[in-house]
Amino acid sequence: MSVEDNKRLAAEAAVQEVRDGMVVGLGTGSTAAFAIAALSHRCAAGLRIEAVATSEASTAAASASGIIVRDFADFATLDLAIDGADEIDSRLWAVKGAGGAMLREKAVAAAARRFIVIADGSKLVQAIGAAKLPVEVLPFARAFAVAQLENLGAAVTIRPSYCTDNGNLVADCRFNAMTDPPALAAAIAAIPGALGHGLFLDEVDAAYIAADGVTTRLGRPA
Ligand SMILES: O=C[C@H](O)[C@H](O)[C@H](O)COP(=O)(O)O
Repeated sequence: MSVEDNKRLAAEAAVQEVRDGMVVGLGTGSTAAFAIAALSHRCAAGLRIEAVATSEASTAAASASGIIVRDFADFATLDLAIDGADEIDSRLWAVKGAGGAMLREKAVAAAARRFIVIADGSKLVQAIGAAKLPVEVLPFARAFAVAQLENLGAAVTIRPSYCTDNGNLVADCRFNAMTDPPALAAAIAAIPGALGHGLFLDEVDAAYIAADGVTTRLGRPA
């Protein structure tokens, strides 16, 4: 089984949780794309849902595949959201944002009554922290925000020639050791000009992880 097969299996398992009448948050990235495809097949077979998407790319993919996509700005809550991750551990702490969508993704995850991460087995780690941690930065405050992130111990690279869907920069942060993710999340959130980051510590309710063709669910059942 290839990595892509495992991404697809994890996505298909998560999409089984979607029920008629739900409003569903759609993630961003290659694994979320499999969820959009699986959802599209279910919609073609008669499932009636509405979706909101976490990026312009996912909006376009979902709309093109026949899923009704609404504006998240009109929804205070969602029934379910499904998204990929760059790292996830058994505490259901995740790092997201390699695709730069973490700000919208976190708003959608937080609004969802149930947020599911889908991933191939390579994303399951003993403890999060090895992956780069993306931070969305207001261009106006670029140098200040970078300096503040460096003060927190990060080696920071502004993602070259990149602009988020919100018109902002991404500062990719590498930490030698991420010893206290909740403290780090709070410290980054307190930086003026840092608009969002890829640490998801409170949002994930469950994860479907597929490795060698076998899908395992971590976290609480639907
Ligand atoms: O900004 C991107 C998102 O957080 C993605 O969900 C994450 O990077 C995982 O992407 P992929 O499924 O392509 O590995």
